[in-house]
Amino acid sequence: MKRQYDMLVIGGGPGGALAAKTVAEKGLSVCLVEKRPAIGTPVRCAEGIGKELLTDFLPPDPKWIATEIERAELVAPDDFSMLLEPKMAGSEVGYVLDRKVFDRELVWKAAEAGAETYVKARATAPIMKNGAVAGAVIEQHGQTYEVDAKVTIAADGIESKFSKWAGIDTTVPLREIETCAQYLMTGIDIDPQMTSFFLGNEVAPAGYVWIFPKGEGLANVGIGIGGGKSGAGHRAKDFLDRFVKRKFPQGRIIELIVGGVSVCKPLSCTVADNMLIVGDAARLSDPITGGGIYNAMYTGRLAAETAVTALEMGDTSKAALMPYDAEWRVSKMGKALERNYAVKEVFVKLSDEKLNAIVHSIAKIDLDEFSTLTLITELIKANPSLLLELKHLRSFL
Ligand SMILES: Cc1cc2nc3c(=O)[nH]c(=O)nc-3n(C[C@H](O)[C@H](O)[C@H](O)COP(=O)(O)OP(=O)(O)OC[C@H]3O[C@@H](n4cnc5c(N)ncnc54)[C@H](O)[C@@H]3O)c2cc1C
Repeated sequence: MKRQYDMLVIGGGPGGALAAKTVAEKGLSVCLVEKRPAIGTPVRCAEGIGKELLTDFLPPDPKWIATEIERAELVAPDDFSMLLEPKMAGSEVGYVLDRKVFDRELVWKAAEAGAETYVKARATAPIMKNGAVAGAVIEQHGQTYEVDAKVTIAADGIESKFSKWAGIDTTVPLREIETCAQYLMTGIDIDPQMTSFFLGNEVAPAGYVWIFPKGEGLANVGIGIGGGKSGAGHRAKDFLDRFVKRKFPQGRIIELIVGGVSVCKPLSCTVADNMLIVGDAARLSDPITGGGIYNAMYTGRLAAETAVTALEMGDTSKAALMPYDAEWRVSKMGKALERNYAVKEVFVKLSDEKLNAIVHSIAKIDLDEFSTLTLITELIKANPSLLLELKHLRSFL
């Protein structure tokens, strides 16, 4: 059986959902395939997002907002805690989502706009014609069928294989994959309106521990650590267990997730003939925070808009799709990714003494002035010796 569409979207995460919705709203035929049996589960996310980032896409809805966050705290290795109040915390003040509901809502909106959606439907290979992607082979319920599409969007997340099968190098260097573990914990003593970030090489080498509240006494407590030592005692879950034992000895664990986040540079090119790559599949998660929900939604929508224009012009070659690649790179998101990659490269090498100095010095900043730029300036002030390493950052300052 052969099916034909204007567009095929591989992956039903935020990137794929926004792509499918955007194309369907333009009246074109679109098919979204998701390999999991249910959209949004299992959740592999701490579920945090800045408020103003979301409003770009859909109005806030209590059914997918677990908690509204009003403040954040940054805890240094020496346990000194600095509070980021709303007016200084900028986009970090936001929501902790219920992604099981949120992801479903996004795909539902795509379906409502006219997209055909298939779950437990896995893309197993691209269909290649004259060296260009022309659709995919899909496996569903033990059956295999071909889907022909004029354009394909690879939105298959961190585990993305589709672009590689189509000939694009998507390898993430091992040292640039943060390994993550997260518990959903209940019965813990937390401020339900505050997110917390714990730094330190004993706590989370080349990463951080997060506490993202989801209600009274309920929170995602997770960790991401950089590629380095491995083996017993050094896995992300081992560090998390030590943190939880110290911080929440009475807490109950009701869910465990593990996953990876890429903290590398984005793919050098995110388009090919008849194909665009979005979100985590394009390695667009933030190298400092690991956040990628917004980036996936933004690039999913932008890729779809570019593809629609190309379809209308009757030319879906790599050259015709390049405006997508060019536009996200010069966007606020693209510039932040470039700057934050450079900062991350310095951050992962900092000793606990330097991390302490930085957190203490940031705490003294005039609250109204807080921004990523002031953070970087303080980082340099606290570590004059880093000035040389950071000299390539001057263009961002
Ligand atoms: C532990 C952890 C915590 C995180 N916390 C945050 C956070 O607090 N805030 C934030 O913004 N980001 C966070 N992230 C990152 C965030 O989850 C991702 O950036 C975001 O989900 C990317 O969206 P996406 O649509 O690109 O990919 P995904 O959401 O991963 O969706 C990709 C989909 O493609 C499907 N798929 C894969 N291969 C195929 C195939 N061959 N055929 C069909 N379907 C396929 C997958 O099943 C998946 O559903 C976190 C990540 C982790 C691991």
